[in-house]
Amino acid sequence: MGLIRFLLQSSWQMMALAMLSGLISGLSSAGVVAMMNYILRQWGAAQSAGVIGGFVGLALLALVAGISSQLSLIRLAQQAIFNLRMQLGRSILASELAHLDRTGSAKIMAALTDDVQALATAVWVLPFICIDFAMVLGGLGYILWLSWQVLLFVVTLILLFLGVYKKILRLAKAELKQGRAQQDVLFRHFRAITDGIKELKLNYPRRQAFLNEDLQGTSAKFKQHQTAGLSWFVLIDNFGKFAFFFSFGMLLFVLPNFLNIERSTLSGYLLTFLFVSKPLESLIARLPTLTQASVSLEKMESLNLSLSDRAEQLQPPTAINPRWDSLQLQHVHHSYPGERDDSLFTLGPISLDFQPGELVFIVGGNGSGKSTLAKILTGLYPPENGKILLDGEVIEDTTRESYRQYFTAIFAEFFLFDRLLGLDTETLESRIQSHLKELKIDHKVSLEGDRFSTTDLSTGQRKRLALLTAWLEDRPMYLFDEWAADQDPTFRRLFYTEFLPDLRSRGKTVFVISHDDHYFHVADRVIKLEYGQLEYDKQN
Ligand SMILES: Nc1ncnc2c1ncn2[C@@H]1O[C@H](COP(=O)(O)OP(=O)(O)OP(=O)(O)O)[C@@H](O)[C@H]1O
Repeated sequence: MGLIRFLLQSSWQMMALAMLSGLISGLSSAGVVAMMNYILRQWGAAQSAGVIGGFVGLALLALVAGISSQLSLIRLAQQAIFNLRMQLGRSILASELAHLDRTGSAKIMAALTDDVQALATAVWVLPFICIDFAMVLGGLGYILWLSWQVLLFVVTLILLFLGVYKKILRLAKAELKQGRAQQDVLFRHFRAITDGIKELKLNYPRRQAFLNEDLQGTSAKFKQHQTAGLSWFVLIDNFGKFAFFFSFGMLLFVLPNFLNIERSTLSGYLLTFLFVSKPLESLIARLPTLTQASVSLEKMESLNLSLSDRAEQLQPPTAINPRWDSLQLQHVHHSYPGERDDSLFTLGPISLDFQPGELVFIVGGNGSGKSTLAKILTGLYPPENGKILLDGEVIEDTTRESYRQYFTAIFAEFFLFDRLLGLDTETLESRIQSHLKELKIDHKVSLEGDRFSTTDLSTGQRKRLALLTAWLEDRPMYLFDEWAADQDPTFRRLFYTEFLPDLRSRGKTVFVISHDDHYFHVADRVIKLEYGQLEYDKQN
């Protein structure tokens, strides 16, 4: 049902068209069987032009309606998957950063890859399921036309078996759900493999422990639940075959005792029953795919719900004011919930005022809260208490997107896009060339259209490329989180003594998180944090 709802959200009109043509196809297929039965019983009728025409017409109608239904469903299903990918992407980007940090990238990656794939597989088989379903309906319709008592008999049998199926299906789904829960953990391990490959290769005991405990443990649990779940489906499949033989037996041996049925009529029922048996069998065979998809859909819906619950109420940004006058943090505060009470970290309350053209260093020991303050300052974490004011205006949920446009930032854990997104590269081309030279990476990287020729660079070089992008963005405020940590001494000196003063001389406000106490003297002002509190705020 969830799958149908999922498709209906995409386009109910297309769904209605697919259902209608599927039904026509199923009914006309059943009509073909009815004609075959009629011809077998009234052999002379086979020569009549009307009967031949009817037979050919119904067969063609089944063909055309079947194709139309399947094509509509394929388009509908692919559109629904497209919508889902876009919606997930949007929900993730719209969700609060702190919430995403808590959710963890493994969970999000599992949804974006495995769950979307499970749904894509299910929506691919959906057209076939619909046709099968329509053929079963058509067959039952024909039985009704032959005799309502026989239909009642057949429907009672089907409901009886469905009751048993539902129970087994519930057991199978519970196992698949537990298997899916392991998938999130598996994704964490896969990240450890790709991101931690050097550490794993270098240290044999660590690698063995990772393989034998983490990866093997989770994979074994996943295997156990999948095997149990799929085994229930084997039972359903074989029970289905038994159900057919049972029903045939009932038709042959029991029904004639209650109803006065001629042999030729009975053969008609059997022919129809045989006709519906194939689509029913393939419906049963597709149950694992559908159940897997329904588990994935539930998982994605709960992720989506949690993402949209914590979605930011952002409005499209308005134009920024490059001549801003004052930026104030008033009693801002942020805390990370710890697993134990004593592991909770709290930043603030902190109050600070900034003016345009200031070069501000934020310093302090590891874990003192510098990066957390940077996320609050740039509007990535809304302060849990306190407020931020720009030119006297409090930054609210609705104005936070506009506020963020004042900043360009290179965080310690930064991501380098291989394309200059959102920039007009044609007008910037000569500036880009001279910056590449200035940053001494022109021999490694060039710009091809709006794309860098490569981003496979050393960490220091990648940071230089990120700096180039920041320069091009030309925002009023810059934030660098330990940018110089990976630079050689020459570039470190250039950064502190030339690049930063140059930005200040262009009226930019620059926040620099740094451990380089050799260069603290270049700052106008040094702010020191310790244990999440402001230790001092000194003018140089
Ligand atoms: N996503 C998170 N979830 C929970 N706790 C976090 C998270 N990020 C940071 N912390 C905790 O918050 C505290 C401050 O971290 P922060 O990264 O702000 O420090 P920092 O001063 O930038 O440190 P460093 O100099 O090592 O980069 C640390 O104790 C850290 O454990």
